[in-house]
Amino acid sequence: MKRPLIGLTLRYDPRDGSGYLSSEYAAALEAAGGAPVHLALLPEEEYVEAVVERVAGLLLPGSASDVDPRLYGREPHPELGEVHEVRDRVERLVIAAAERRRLPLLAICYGMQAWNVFRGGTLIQDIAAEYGTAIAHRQRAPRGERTHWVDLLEGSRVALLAGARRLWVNSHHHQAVEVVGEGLRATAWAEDGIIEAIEAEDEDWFAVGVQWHPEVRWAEDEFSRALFRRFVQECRAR
Ligand SMILES: N[C@@H](CCC(=O)NCCCC(=O)O)C(=O)O
Repeated sequence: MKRPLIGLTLRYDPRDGSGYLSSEYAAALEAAGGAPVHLALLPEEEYVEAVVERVAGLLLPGSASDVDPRLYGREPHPELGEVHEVRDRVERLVIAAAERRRLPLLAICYGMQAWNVFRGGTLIQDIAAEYGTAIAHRQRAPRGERTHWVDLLEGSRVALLAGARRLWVNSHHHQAVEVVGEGLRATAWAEDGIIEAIEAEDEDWFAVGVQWHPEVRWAEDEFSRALFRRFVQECRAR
């Protein structure tokens, strides 16, 4: 069966300007039948269009950086983390190109936040400072461990994939979706009310964002495997 090409954006290393990404993302896509290809960190519209024209879907991965709050009309909060302008610019070009084509989209952590901001939504710049909660959304437990529950909206794409109303997930973020962007809906929440997943309201377009990291130890987790399989199926159907 032909493998669909699926584009992934890269994280930015400010020490030398390089792009990098955990191989877990590509491994999860490949195991699900996809052919992952990484986009260079080049915020050039002509380049991004040339690549997005040739792929069947896009995965927007996590980042060690925060989305520039000026992109959603806010001044930087004292607890804001690093902003990597080049990553923000590439992500917005990729999202725009994907949306014009209604390509299947899977947005993870930073990727979900960038997508929400692209759609006119806002972020909580620092959960601990601005929101206050007993849940450690930036978990101290090892990266691969899961540390809190998320409740899933009945009938949502994540709920249908989970075949359940809640999931036990890992958590590596200090920001979160605040106001959901236009044409998107929240589909999962932590017990403290923090939004943990979003999806496009358009029922005919597979576009999903999750705040946790399904690529981490994906082989051990049935929901993660189901999510990547379904995403790849949507890409193959393009
Ligand atoms: N600004 C965001 C970044 C969330 C994110 O993508 N975290 C991934 C870091 C963990 C890793 O992949 O190493 C936030 O902190 O909310």
